[in-house]
Amino acid sequence: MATTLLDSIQYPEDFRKLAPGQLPQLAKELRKFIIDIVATKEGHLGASLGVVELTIALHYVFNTPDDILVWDVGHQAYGHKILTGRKDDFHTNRRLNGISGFPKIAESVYDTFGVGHSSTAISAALGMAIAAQLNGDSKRQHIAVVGDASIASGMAFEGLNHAGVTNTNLLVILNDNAIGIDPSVGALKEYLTRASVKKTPNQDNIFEALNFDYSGPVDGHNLIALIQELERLKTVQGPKLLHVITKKGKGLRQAEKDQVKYHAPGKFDSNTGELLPKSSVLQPPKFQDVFGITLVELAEKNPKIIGITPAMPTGSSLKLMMDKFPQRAFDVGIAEQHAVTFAAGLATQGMLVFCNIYSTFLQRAYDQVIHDVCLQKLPVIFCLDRSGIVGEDGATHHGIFDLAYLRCIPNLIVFAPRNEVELRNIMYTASLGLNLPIAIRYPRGRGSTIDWRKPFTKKEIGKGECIKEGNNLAILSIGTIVKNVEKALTESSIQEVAIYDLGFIKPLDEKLLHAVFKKHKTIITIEDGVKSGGFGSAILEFAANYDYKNTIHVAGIEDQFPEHGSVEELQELCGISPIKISQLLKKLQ
Ligand SMILES: Cc1ncc(C[n+]2csc(CCOP(=O)(O)OP(=O)(O)O)c2C)c(N)n1
Ligand SMILES: CC(=O)[C@@H](O)[C@H](O)COP(=O)(O)O
Ligand SMILES: [Mg+2]
Repeated sequence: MATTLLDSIQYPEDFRKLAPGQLPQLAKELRKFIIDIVATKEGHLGASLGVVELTIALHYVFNTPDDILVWDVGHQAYGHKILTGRKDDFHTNRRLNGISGFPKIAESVYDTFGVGHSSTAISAALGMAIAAQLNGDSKRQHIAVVGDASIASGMAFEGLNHAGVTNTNLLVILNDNAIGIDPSVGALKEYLTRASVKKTPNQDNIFEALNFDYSGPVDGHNLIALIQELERLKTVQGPKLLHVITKKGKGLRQAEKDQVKYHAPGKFDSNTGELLPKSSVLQPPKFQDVFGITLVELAEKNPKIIGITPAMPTGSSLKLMMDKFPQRAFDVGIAEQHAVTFAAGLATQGMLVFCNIYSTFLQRAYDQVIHDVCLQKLPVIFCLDRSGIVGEDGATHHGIFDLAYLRCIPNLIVFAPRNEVELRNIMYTASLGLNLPIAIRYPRGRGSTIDWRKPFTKKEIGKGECIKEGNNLAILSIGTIVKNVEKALTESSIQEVAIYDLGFIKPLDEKLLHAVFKKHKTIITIEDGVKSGGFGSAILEFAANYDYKNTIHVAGIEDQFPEHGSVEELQELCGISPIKISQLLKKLQ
């Protein structure tokens, strides 16, 4: 028996029957549903709370899924999922074999385009709109919901620039809450602030200059006003942009107050909003903290050091340097391509640039890494956080391609520290000035070393090391995955296995490898990354180049997109967990 309005709703047609005056009650219940479930199951909170009314209004006015709705990034689509047939499954959000934390075509007809990386919605929706025209369907509506930080990204402008010269049925909803994960930055943010403060469109309306029918700003929490404006826009032909003002975290006091923390707060008390304490046991620091603290230490000693992040100051901990040296640390917004070439420009002038970009987001700036940095041998220091399997963010966010996509670029050093001390030492070494660019990749989350604040020691570029002697088979490891190897050895009776940490996938330590291939008949390579073109491939190429006949087994991620789940679950599925490694050792020894 339905006790609340939301209980009686599975799909949009269930609430399209309601009078607009009943919708605020639905919004109240939906907001509570999101708070209650994210409080225990975790996930992205603030953005979804901010678009509860907008989500209801869009599905109420437009005939989804026949009318096409594309969410940009998609971290704000929890309400969308709950109102489109997934309320009863929503407790599996971001869990292994559960629903994805982002819209996904395979998951629902209402998820019209897979998202996770920002600023794709306009291009995707425009593609669908042009297709509708070509197929003679002049009725179908196409809506892209884009945030104020995402619309400032280059790709979004490319979509606007194209849409502006079409007469497609495209409605861009600019969801303006003046924040990304961290406060939004840049001239467009300042323009939007002026526009939203004035409550009337500026004379210098950027969107009208691009031939968009601009309307707003509208209060994004006023359902009646939203519905009225959306109904009007349904009748307007050609590209339109509705500027909506919302508040990230709306409806939960702490989430409104600390919007950065409550972007993805972890577990919290759904009644009070207070965060639940994490483990009180002394833990190793997160890699991101070691990066941020170390960069400040280095920057204090060297005025040439610059820090750059594309919109992830808190997530990367570059915020520590931004707070201490605001003149030398830059949040460039969601602009990975600009971040890389901006770094290259600085490097031409002798600046020592630490460009911190999540591994998965660097994929967006691949040409800039090749064309602007490596081809010109500009010694930019790329710090790739979130490399390897990242866990619940899933297939769109795993940083599993970087070893492969970087190893093939000439003039680039590629290093994976196995712990926080190694991260600090490579950062220190890079700060002394290298004559080539370097990419340093490290994983999301905690490291392994409690006592990490050691004095810096300079690392020899291209040099690997033996971290455990043994006369039986040898394991060649790169980066932090060696933790799983060491666990595998302690959990199994297998001794006499040698472990080597190559550290550098490029340049390879060929001197060490010759010694390994001469000493060990059977060799296992292991990486937290794709096998195709990754570390194992590099070792196979080495063996082929020198005509070694050793038995080589490559452990890594097969030709697939690992889904979402815990890091441990996904590493198990990919065959690089401690248990899988010990099973492999038993089989091969
Ligand atoms: C290419 C890319 N870079 C960075 C991110 C990380 N990220 C996720 S959400 C977000 C902020 C989005 O802000 P906005 O577009 O204003 O949407 P809101 O969260 O305010 O709804 C960022 C930077 C991403 N998803 N994709
Ligand atoms: C939605 C999005 O892309 C970001 O919020 C991302 O999920 C951040 O990842 P971390 O939580 O690893 O910083
Ligand atoms: Mg925003």
